[in-house]
Amino acid sequence: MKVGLVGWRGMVGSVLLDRMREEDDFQGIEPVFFSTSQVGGPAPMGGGTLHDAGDINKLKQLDVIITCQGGDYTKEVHPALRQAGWKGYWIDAASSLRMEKDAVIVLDPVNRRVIDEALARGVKDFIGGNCTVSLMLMALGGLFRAGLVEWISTMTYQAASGAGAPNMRELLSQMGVLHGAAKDLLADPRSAILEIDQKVAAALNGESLPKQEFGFPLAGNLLPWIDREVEDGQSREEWKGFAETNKILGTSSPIPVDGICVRIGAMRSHSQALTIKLTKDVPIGEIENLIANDNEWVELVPNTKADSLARLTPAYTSGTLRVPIGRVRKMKMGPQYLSAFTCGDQLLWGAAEPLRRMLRIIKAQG
Ligand SMILES: NC(=O)C1=CN([C@@H]2O[C@H](COP(=O)(O)OP(=O)(O)OC[C@H]3O[C@@H](n4cnc5c(N)ncnc54)[C@H](OP(=O)(O)O)[C@@H]3O)[C@@H](O)[C@H]2O)C=CC1
Ligand SMILES: N[C@@H](CC(=O)OP(=O)(O)O)C(=O)O
Repeated sequence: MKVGLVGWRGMVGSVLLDRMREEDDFQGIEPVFFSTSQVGGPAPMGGGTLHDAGDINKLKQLDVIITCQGGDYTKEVHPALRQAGWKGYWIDAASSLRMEKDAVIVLDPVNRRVIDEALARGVKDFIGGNCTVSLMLMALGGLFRAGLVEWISTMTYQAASGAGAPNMRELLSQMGVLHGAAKDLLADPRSAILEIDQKVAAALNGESLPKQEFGFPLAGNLLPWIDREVEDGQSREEWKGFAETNKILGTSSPIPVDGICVRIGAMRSHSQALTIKLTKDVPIGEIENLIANDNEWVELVPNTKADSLARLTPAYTSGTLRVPIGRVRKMKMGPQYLSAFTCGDQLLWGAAEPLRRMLRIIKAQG
C-alpha cells in the first residue's frame, strides 16, 4: 500500500510520525514523503527525496494520503485530486472537510461503528476531529454510549499548541519577559508583592511583550475567544462542539453541546469543565463504572483534592495518551446534573492519534 505523507514536518505531523514509528505503523506500507517548500530535499527515514505536495499526478499514484499540512492545502489539493479521478483514501487533520456530507470524522474508540459503516458504503474521506471535541468524547464515551447525555455544557481551558507552534514559543517568551520584569525584586525575599505585581502588570501591557501571534498577552492572562466569530455570539471553536460531536456520534436527534472556549497558558494539553444533564437519575457508582470502563485510555480520577491535583492537569497528560476525568459528582441543581473535569494532550488524541489509527483500519481491510 502506497501512503503519501504531507505535513509530516509540522507540529502535528511530527507527533504523527513519532507515533507511527512507535507503533510500527510503517510495517506493510510504502511511505512517500511530500513537501510544499522543500521539494528535492531528503525525506525522513531514508525515504529518498521529497516530492512536490502540489503534484496531482504524483499524488494520484497513492492508495492513501495522510495530511497534516493545514486547511488551505486541503482546499486546494483535495478537489483537484478527486476531479482528476483519484479514488484513494484521504486522511486529514484539518477542519476544512469535516462537515462535508461525504466525509467522516474519525475517533475510532468512540465511533468505530460509524467508521465501519462508512467504509462499507465506499466513503474515502476520513478527517480527524477538533481537539476539544475528541478529548471530551474520549473522556465521556461511556455516558454517550449508554444514552445518558441529554445535553452538555463545556467550559474549556485550551493550551497554546492549539494555536500553532509559533504561539507556543510566544507564550514562553511572554513568560520570560514577565519574569524579567520582576526578577530583581523576586530575588529579594523582603520585597513587597504589590510592587512585584505592578512591574508585572506594566510588562503585561507594555511594548516589550511579544504578541505578534496571539495579539494579546497570554502569559499571566487568559483569552476568552478562540477562532473567528460565527453566528449567535459563538466562536467557531464553540460552534464545533455541537456540530462535530453529533457528526462523530452519528446521532439521529442531536445532543445540544455548548459552552465557552478559553485559551490559557498551558503548553499542549487542553482541559474542560463539564456540566452534564443526564437523561435520567443514575447512581454515581454506575456513572463512574460507565466512564472508567469505556476505553483503555480514560482514567477515572477519584474526586479528592490529592488525586485531582496530581492527575487531572495538563502536566499529567502532556506527551501521553491518558485521558483523565475527575471531579465527577452530582450537582446541587438536582440528581440529573453531573459535573466533571477532564484533560488530554491535544496533539495526540486531539490531532495525530485518530489519524494513524484510521490508517491501520484501512490497512486491515486489505
Ligand atoms: N495545531 C493543532 O493543534 C492542530 C492542528 N490541526 C491541523 O493541522 C494543521 C497543521 O498544524 P501544525 O502542525 O500546527 O502546523 P505547522 O505550522 O507546525 O506545520 C505546517 C507546515 O508548515 C511547514 N513549515 C514551515 N516552516 C516550518 C518549520 N520551521 N518547521 C516545521 N514545519 C514548517 C511544513 O510544511 P512543508 O514541509 O511543506 O514546508 C509543515 O508541514 C493545521 O493547519 C490544522 O489544520 C489539527 C488539529 C490540531
Ligand atoms: N482550534 C484548536 C486547534 C485546532 O487546530 O482545531 P481544529 O483542528 O478544529 O482546526 C485550538 O485552538 O485549540
